[in-house]
Amino acid sequence: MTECVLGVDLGTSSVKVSAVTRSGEIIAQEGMDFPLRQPQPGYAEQDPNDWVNATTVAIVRLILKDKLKPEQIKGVSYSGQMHGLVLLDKDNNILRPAMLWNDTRSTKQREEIMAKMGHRFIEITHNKPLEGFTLPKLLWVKENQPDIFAKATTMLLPKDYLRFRMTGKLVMDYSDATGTVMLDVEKQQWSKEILDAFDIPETICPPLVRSIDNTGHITKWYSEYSGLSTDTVTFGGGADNACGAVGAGIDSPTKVLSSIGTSGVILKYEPQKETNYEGVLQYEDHAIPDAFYSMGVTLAAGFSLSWFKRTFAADEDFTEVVESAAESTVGANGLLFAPYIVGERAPYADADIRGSFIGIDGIHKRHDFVRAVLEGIIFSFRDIMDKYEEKGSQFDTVVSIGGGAKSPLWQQIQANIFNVKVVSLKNEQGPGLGAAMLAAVGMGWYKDISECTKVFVQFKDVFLPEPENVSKYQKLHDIYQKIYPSTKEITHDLVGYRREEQSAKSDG
Ligand SMILES: Nc1ncnc2c1ncn2[C@@H]1O[C@H](COP(=O)(O)OP(=O)(O)O)[C@@H](O)[C@H]1O
Ligand SMILES: O=C(CO)[C@@H](O)[C@H](O)COP(=O)(O)O
Repeated sequence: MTECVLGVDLGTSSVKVSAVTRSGEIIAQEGMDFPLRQPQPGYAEQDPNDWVNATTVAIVRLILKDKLKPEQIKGVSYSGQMHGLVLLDKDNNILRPAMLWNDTRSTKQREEIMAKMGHRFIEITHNKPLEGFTLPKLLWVKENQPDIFAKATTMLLPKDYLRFRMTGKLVMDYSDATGTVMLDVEKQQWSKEILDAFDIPETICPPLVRSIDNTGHITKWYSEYSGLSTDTVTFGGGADNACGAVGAGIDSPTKVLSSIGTSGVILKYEPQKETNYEGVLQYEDHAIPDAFYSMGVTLAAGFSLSWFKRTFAADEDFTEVVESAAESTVGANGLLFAPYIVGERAPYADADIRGSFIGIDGIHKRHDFVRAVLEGIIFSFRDIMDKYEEKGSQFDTVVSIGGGAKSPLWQQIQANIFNVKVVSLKNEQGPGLGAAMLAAVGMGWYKDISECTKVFVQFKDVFLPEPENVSKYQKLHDIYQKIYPSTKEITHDLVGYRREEQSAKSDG
């Protein structure tokens, strides 16, 4: 009987559970989608019970359909969508739907935090208090739903709620805790100064654990519910981008991670906690003990493509729609797309910017629009790369992960826009594999993550920059960069118009 661990990748569109052996082979994989609710402009919510149910369905399928034996599954660890606020009452019941990382309703609270703490906030957290992060969401609840805030005794992040339902333990790992912007990065503890400034009881913050720490056995109840054994041990796990970086072998500052999930991420390994990008880029604790990473986030990367597909090609095969972009040209026959369809985080922290197609011409066909979407997302990544290059970073390899890494065409577009070699992974499950690696190290199967990386992480395809297309994309990126300043005022006005319409409707 081959021993394995489960890597649970709790994303925004779905959960994927991978069973991985000691030698890093994925022997089975199951997953399930769950819905995202956007009841008002800027809102993005999910029901935490959906995460638990979908994960359980995936585990049950691993046991019944893929014939994994419960006693074969030695450990479980988690990769979780970051920043989402889950509030529990004194009996650990959920108090309201989770407010997700792409929920941007808390602009007022973000401004209040900066007005009260100014640069000191960035000194403590190495981040700005952007809408996507957990603290502004918590303050939104405090101001707008005071009854709920008064009842809240525990704040968790998505994967930590899932762990709670599997083990009964209320804990959070450091890599996800930095994403709350309530952690003092240099002291590595909850910041009393921030909590006191906003009258947040310290007791709401759960105990902190490392990503490879044991976080308890599966409870009897969850064992009966899922079929897992109570002998199975869980481990801390990490933020999905930290786990993605582990699963993609991002272990030196010259390799950069490009992740196209619902969000998009350009991520760099940082060996020192003292580095501070002044909040222009995010700075987070890594899932690798005592290491860090920085990143810039495009809020709607895969989400822009999924939106396009859902809206204009609902009944067609996803891969065929994506690959139809090959019928267009570099620069989509003169059509550009800016992926700001739910606002943006990096390099423009602007909750009210919205997306655009620019240059629509009577000659354009649908495949030009698909191509423009693929290219526009990577131009947004290029903007983040520019921020790193301004600071002197030089990259020799981009490792491509996430749902977007299914498309070779999109990876070639990345190589040409970044002008850097792009590699894909043999095991495409970056965050899920990273979570499994944390469990493998936690189990003691490997001395540390570096030893585990040598066995688990293998690259597959290589996409080299094509000089002629690189120079075309440089010209196009110069044009793309004019879109944000040129459309800011117009799209802000349109968001304002929608808000007025919505409030008139709810008043009437
Ligand atoms: N065949 C495909 N080719 C390219 N991109 C795809 C394909 N299928 C799905 N995607 C993209 O992958 C994204 C989901 O990636 P995933 O890493 O699973 O996200 P998450 O972890 O946020 O749930 C979707 O938003 C979609 O745009
Ligand atoms: O907000 C961030 C990172 O700061 C997002 O990257 C979330 O962590 C969601 O990730 P995906 O569902 O797109 O993987």
